Amino acid sequence: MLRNCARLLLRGTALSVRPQAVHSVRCSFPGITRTFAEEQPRDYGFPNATWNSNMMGLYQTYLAQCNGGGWRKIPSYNTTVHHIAGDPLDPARETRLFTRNLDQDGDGFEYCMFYNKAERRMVCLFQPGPYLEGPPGYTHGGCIATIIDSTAGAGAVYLCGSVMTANLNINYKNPIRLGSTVIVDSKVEKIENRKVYTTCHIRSHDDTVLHTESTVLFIKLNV
Ligand SMILES: CCCCC/C=C\C/C=C\C/C=C\C/C=C\CCCC(=O)SCCNC(=O)CCNC(=O)[C@H](O)C(C)(C)COP(=O)(O)OP(=O)(O)OC[C@H]1O[C@@H](n2cnc3c(N)ncnc32)[C@H](O)[C@@H]1OP(=O)(O)O
Repeated sequence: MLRNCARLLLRGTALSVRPQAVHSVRCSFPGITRTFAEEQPRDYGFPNATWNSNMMGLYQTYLAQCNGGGWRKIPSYNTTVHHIAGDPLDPARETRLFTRNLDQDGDGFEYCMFYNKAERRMVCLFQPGPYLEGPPGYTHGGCIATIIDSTAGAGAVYLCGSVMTANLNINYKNPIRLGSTVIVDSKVEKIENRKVYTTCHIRSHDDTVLHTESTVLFIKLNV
């Protein structure tokens, strides 16, 4: 069971890989090697031309706090090729992280994450693109759940190692306009044995609107 979870978890994530990594990268899971298709994988957590001024402003603000301010920028890749011992999946087959699966910048999930270990917080600056539409002009609730899960999940992983999402509860308070910028702010509140309890809020770029409040439970994988 846990071995299967580990396989699921690793498909499409880039947990222990650094931007300068090339070719095969061993990870902490027995029998699993991950290999990048490209020698220099793109870190999607850097600004591109589709980022709006609010997104850029917040990015600069958090980046400035990375110099002695307790924050660090988290790298973000879109794909790895997996070599998993005994796995029937074609080892050469490309997989893509769900949140990085569109080719055109700006169409889907535009985001970058910053981590503060002392505060047990992972913050994601998120600009939903036009292909994430739910209600006309607004972001689909499933996409909102995805970015909450990804942000809180990354926070849990950076603090505790490998985890899987066991429970996700969201109160949707105000819709998120496509093309706007929001701040996804997650925090590990409590750890009890294998259970990692997190909270996550999404607020508008200027902090005036609360879009969602949520709790996410992760279970540590003993692999
Ligand atoms: C989250 C991953 C993040 C990865 C991040 C990677 C890199 C970071 C960098 C950048 C960020 C990039 C990407 C982020 C990517 C993805 C985020 C999305 C993550 C997902 O998309 S992930 C897929 C959806 N997720 C599943 O597909 C899980 C299906 N599920 C299972 O695989 C099992 O169910 C499992 C493993 C959860 C537990 O199974 P198990 O056998 O290991 O453990 P067991 O059942 O014994 O539970 C042990 C103790 O937890 C308690 N417990 C369990 N479940 C509970 C619940 N729901 N409510 C309350 N308590 C619960 C029990 O009551 C017991 O408690 P006690 O010990 O006190 O008795």
